[in-house]
Amino acid sequence: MATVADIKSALENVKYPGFAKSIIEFGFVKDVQIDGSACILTLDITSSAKEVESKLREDITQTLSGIVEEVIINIKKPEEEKQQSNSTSGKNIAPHIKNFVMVSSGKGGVGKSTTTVNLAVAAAMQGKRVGILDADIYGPNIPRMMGLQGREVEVIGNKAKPFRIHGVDVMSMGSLMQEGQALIWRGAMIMKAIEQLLRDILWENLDILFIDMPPGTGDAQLTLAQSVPVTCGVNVTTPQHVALDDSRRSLDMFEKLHIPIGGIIENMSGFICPKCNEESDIFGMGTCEALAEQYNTQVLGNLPIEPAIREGGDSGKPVVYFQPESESAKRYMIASQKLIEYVDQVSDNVSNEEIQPTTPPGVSACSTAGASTQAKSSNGGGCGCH
Ligand SMILES: Nc1ncnc2c1ncn2[C@@H]1O[C@H](COP(=O)(O)OP(=O)(O)OP(=O)(O)O)[C@@H](O)[C@H]1O
Repeated sequence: MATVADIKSALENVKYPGFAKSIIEFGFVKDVQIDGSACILTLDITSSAKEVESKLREDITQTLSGIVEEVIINIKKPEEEKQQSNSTSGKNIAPHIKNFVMVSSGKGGVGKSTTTVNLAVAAAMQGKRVGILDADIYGPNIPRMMGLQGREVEVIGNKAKPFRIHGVDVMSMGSLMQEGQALIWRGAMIMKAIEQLLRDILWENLDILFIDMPPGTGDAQLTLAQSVPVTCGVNVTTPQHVALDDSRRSLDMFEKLHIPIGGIIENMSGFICPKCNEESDIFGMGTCEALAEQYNTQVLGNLPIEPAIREGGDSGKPVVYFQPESESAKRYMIASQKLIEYVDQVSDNVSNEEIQPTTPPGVSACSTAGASTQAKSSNGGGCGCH
């Protein structure tokens, strides 16, 4: 008569579909019981795909056929990903996430990551199920700002589990790359990385995923917008007039990509003295109002330069969560409320259909491969960029 040890040893030969490791090595076999001539197995797997379940049932039954007369297999698996997003047209590689907010800036260093973190944590504090995706492949700062530095990513099957901290699910390119590792990102690599961050991370059914983009307007923004219907974009800028020119480029990009504009955050708008709490104007304040009007959007908030914001970023303790009584925390909270209201308004009508690539599969939108010489000479480029 077979023992539990015999069954487990036989199951060492059952590979998890698509992998070299067995279901025992993965730790998916949770319970083995012998009841007379029958064996009752309980498995807990990470895939909701029907094909994975049926392949496992087939392989296990075959493997144990010479050892026991009957095999009863109970398989626990995650619920199938439900379509949460309201978009019905275009492409969506993460349909279980209801809304996507793209946080962008025209140039680096204006406080885009700081804004992403505090808006996201504020939204979670208001009862939303929130995630942060740090897609700033050139300078992923979110792990430091959320206190995740040095933490190992947990891999389940072939997917990575987001960290859960300060009420938010977080995954960053920085946690997936080795510290100090520098990559030269080229177009195709960027596209793949962005897609994988959406597809191969075990995101829960979120209300809002905040995405911290690399500064500027480039391949990452286009890929994201083509991969999921972005509910709205948030532009972060400082109030100096020179910064506003960069900001315009970022707002133009939202328009070109048919992304509704959720609003502008005017960051480093004035300085709040930590000693006397008085607010003074340094770079100019309120210059974003005209810009917002021009793009038919709103200023979500004016965030002062406040040492507590920087300290919160450096120590992994976002100001909105750890110093809720501070002036900045209150302004982030209001900005987040305004953003949630906007998201709720536009959520039903978002589509990325109009920005899907028109080039044949395998030909990048800016590659002339596949275009005839004649087309190139008459058109400039074969892909429509002249
Ligand atoms: N309102 C503020 N008051 C004080 N410090 C701030 C404020 N906003 C941002 N900072 C600080 O400025 C620095 C740059 O901010 P952050 O990393 O958020 O900018 P970024 O636009 O995301 O930069 P990058 O382009 O490098 O990703 C950080 O040290 C941050 O703590």
